[in-house]
Amino acid sequence: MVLAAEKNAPVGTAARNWEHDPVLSVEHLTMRFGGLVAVGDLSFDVGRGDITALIGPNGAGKTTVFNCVTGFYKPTEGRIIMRHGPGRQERAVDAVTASGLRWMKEADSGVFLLERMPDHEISHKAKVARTFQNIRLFGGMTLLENLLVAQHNPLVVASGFTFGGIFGLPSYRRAEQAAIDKAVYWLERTRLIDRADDPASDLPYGAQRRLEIARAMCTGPELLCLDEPAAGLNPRESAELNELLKYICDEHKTSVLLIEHDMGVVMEISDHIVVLDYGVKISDGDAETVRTDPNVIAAYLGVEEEEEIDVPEVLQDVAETLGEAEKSGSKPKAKAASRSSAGAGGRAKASKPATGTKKTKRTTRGTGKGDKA
Ligand SMILES: Nc1ncnc2c1ncn2[C@@H]1O[C@H](COP(=O)(O)OP(=O)(O)OP(=O)(O)O)[C@@H](O)[C@H]1O
Repeated sequence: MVLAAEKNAPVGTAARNWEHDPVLSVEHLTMRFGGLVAVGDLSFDVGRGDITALIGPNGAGKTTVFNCVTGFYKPTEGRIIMRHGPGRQERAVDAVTASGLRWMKEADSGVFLLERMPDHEISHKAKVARTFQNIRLFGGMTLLENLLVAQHNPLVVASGFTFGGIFGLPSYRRAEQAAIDKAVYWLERTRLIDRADDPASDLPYGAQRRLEIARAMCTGPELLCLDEPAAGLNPRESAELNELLKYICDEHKTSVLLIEHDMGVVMEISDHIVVLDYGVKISDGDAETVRTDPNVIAAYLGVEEEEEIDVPEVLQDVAETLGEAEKSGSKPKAKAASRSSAGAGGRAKASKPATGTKKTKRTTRGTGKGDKA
């Protein structure tokens, strides 16, 4: 097996695809929701053929970045460049930027400015596919139908936008068979072929996650964005997911950008990790660089922030709350509990070790989150 760090490495150097061959570049991205800066002046690259992980504590801005990349949000500021074909293609990028166009395509290459494009063009033209933190399948449709719906665009074109399909023209029948073949291929790859005719909602959770990935792959993406693909999976399912993602990268040359809290998954499969905290990049590099970065450790443990609370103060709050509750004969309310859970971060899944530190961080982020994609 090819080690992640060796993949595509020029002889004698470590592989850093994101530096010399980025499929995606996020440049000075800012996303504001009213007064809240969810992402502030963020820049990073995603290497072609790499698995890149976007990590950070809860509320760090990861999903907001995904929503900007996939067109669910229009960024307040910044440029998001998607590239087909090798290299940075700087002249093409400058030309599209200056022209006011959304994209420019040549034979095997293309440059797409995603912040200018509506979401359907981002998936169809720029070939960026995504899955969601909350699974979004068509529950009443079979697995096969879910994968055919994902191939709606080529089928509509092949049908001549209606009549070819109605009259069953040979070109449409060929396109339809190709769509079925592709769906069957991905059902096999995701080990779901035996359930092809079952409704998607009948699948167990882990299988639904695989079906989402299969559906995204049916669109033939250059970049696959996965929002917490390992959430809710057991260790065996997580290991299978790792294999599937490596397969997608190695065999299909699809680049993967994933948000993930499961550090086992992230550290094992990622070529490149970008760490956010409070919408700002705090670390960027390979797994070893990030794992040992003091900024990352501090962010995950919730220390060294501008606003801190003393543990004795929290304990006093607890004592007061319990005292009040005893007097009134009621159950203690969550006043102190909520404070202390905020202090524990309320943020990352990475467990906070029981340290003897005197201070603990208070999470002060806005909570006015709207519907989360
Ligand atoms: N549509 C929205 N309207 C207002 N605020 C929002 C919106 N979407 C996100 N936010 C805020 O932006 C910040 C970043 O949220 P985001 O969901 O991007 O973080 P995250 O890193 O993905 O968190 P998690 O790991 O919990 O999914 C949070 O403070 C959140 O409340």
